[in-house]
Amino acid sequence: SKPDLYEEIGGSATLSKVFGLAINRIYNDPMLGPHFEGVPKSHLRKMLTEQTCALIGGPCEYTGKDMRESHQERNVTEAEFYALVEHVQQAMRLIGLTYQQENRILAALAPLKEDIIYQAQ
Ligand code: HEM
Repeated sequence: SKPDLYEEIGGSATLSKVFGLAINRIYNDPMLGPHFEGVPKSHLRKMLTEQTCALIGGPCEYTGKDMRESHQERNVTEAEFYALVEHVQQAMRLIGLTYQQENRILAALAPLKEDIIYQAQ
């Protein structure tokens, strides 16, 4: 049978490495960094790791807030969304995931977009 993506990439240990790297890039990005003022890196890293684990079929429970709830008053733009995704993609590449693994993970995150860039207006 088709190997499970979660197992194939090395599980949560690999995801935690990916997000550890991505978080630094995100917080240092002049467009994205200011949004995260006051948000502990360790918290966001853990939440992203759990969420991605759950989305790709891993044995994790996402314990964080709903995406619409946590982003709705922040006026996140589509450009910001793609900039963040780009940092995650670069981190996956640096960690050594294959192009195919990268794309499968990004495809799992893509449906979150509508809730993240949602703006009450
Ligand atoms: C693929 C794109 C994204 C994903 C998967 C994602 C995921 C998450 C997750 C899992 C949390 C944790 C929720 C919690 O604390 O319980 C979070 C929080 C947060 N996100 Fe995102 N996010 C994305 C894009 C963005 C973008 C583009 C911005 C702004 C530029 C942003 C700003 C924030 C902020 C400020 C928080 C902290 C919310 C709080 O502490 O209440 N996110 N995000």
